[in-house]
Amino acid sequence: MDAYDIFKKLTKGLTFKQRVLGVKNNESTFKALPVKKEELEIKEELQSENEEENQSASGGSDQSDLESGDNNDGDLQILEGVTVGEKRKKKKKEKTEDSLKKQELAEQNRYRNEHGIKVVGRHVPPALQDFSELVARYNVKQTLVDTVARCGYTEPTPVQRQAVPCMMEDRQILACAPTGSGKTCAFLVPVLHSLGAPTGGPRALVLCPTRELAHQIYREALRLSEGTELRCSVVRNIKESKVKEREATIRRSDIVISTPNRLCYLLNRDSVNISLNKIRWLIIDEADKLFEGSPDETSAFRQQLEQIMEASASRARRMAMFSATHTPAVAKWCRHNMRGLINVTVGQRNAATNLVDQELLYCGNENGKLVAFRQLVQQGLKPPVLVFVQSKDRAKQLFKELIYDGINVDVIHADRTQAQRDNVVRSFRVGRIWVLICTELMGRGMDFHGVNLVVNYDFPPSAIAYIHSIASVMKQSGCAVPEYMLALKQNPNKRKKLAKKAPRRSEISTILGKRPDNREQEGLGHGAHAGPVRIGNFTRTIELLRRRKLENEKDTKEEKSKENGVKPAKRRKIQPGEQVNRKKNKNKNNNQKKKGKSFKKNKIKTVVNKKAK
Ligand SMILES: Nc1ncnc2c1ncn2[C@@H]1O[C@H](COP(=O)(O)OP(=O)(O)OP(=O)(O)O)[C@@H](O)[C@H]1O
Repeated sequence: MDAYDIFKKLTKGLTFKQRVLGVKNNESTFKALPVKKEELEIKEELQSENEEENQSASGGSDQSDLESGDNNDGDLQILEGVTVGEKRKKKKKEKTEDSLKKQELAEQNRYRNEHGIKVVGRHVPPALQDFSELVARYNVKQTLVDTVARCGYTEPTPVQRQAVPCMMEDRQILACAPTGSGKTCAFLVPVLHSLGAPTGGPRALVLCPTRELAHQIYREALRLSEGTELRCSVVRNIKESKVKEREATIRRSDIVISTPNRLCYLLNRDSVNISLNKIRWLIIDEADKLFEGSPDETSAFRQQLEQIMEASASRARRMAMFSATHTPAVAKWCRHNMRGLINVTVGQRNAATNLVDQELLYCGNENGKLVAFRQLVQQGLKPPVLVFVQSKDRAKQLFKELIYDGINVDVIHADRTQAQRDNVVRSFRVGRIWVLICTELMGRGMDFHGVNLVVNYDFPPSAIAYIHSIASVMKQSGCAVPEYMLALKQNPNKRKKLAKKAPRRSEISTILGKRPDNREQEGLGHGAHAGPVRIGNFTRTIELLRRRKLENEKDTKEEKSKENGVKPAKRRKIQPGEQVNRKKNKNKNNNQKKKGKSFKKNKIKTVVNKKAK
């Protein structure tokens, strides 16, 4: 094939205005019409296709002739400065790179699917296959990788596989992964790597909703930072006398873990001087919990976060949010405040884990729940058992009910002191307490090993927790859910209301007078009977236990008095006809007077009593 043939092939489809010159030095010279860029691209595409056909037909010899184009004489000039040969080579190279990229991407997606990872964002780094890969890929120190292995983490969990490389590449992320999926290590490893050696002053800040969780993260940070010089600290209680001590601790730490409340309390003190302007990583753990509540700017956490962000504002600062559920409020905040965001989701969004057997128990109403729980106890509970309730008041009520059931039960809620809470958590961990009642907030993110049963006594007040979605979510995770539960319909307005605010529930009590009313049905709606329930044996058992307890207390009092040689005070018998002048009666009479009831009526009652005696 000579140059003219090649020229003919390459210019196939081109329109030439005129033949400018006839023959010059035995060569035809043509001037092509100005070609639009798009047309040129289409033509080049066609040309390269032709070339490929040619190559396969001729074994590639012609192609190689053309491509060995160091010699510019062989290249055909169509537009000024652009030669077909060069352009084609570039295009071919790009094409090969593109197809390689596509292949890599497909491979990555397959790998992510295998691990239940979904990503949304631009230029998402490939997922991690192994912790040891970090050394070659990100220059992570071998000591850090060894420490991770010493913690028993032989291979990364799905959230670690994707969140770690993202953070290693300084990308801001919102990672949603089921509870217990190793999110703490997912952010601590990149943070420890990026901080390197201590430079003085905090450079990473971890915010979480509860003190207990802060301590748990702190313990994990201590474990993973072993072998590094980095100092981690948790902001402990901030009594007036401790403020200066806390300030000093923060100032000499590299990684600070705190609840937003405590940190803002310190930041707002005039006497305290804490600088956050060196912060490289601001991590928010259990973000869904922290953002819960009012979606406007007035929510306490949003204001605190704003203050912390202002105090730590710098070009180098990156943020990472970790959460067990995906909530629109968090997603929206991240979209608006985190540039180049990557969303990492592990498993089905807001799905129940399929590693745990789950059961939905229809209890009818509030008292039915207590009955059902006691039935569970009677059948034999295998401790440790965690029970979640909606509020601290309900936690106290349930505790009061269960304490007489002869099981080792305790409770943690915000009204208990830190020492009490720590003590209870410790006792639960070592098995001294079998059943631990806690509010959803208190139990958030707490990592208790070997918990045998988790009872969601009250559904949490979020939309995701609404009965119908719970049923569907559980079904998705492979649990048996009765069809009638899936078929339950709900008024959309009621559903919206429930999503915003927790339902009002009746008191947890076996006292028969305290019965639930219609309003307090928990969205179970149709068919849930609102009337009184038969508590029967349980009430009697509890009453007996109560009486027995009182009698025991009385006996011990008497025994103690005997031991001390003090006679127990005897109640004086009221003589028939004697005027009873108890303060209680006086108040009662006054109340009755106020209510317009006659005093006489009460007198008659006394007479009746006298007669009876
Ligand atoms: N790669 C790993 N291999 C084995 N165990 C791991 C790994 N990463 C973390 N763990 C362990 O898994 C447990 C749960 O981890 P972690 O508390 O970080 O989960 P989480 O996702 O933060 O849970 P939550 O949402 O409840 O806070 C911990 O005991 C931790 O030591």
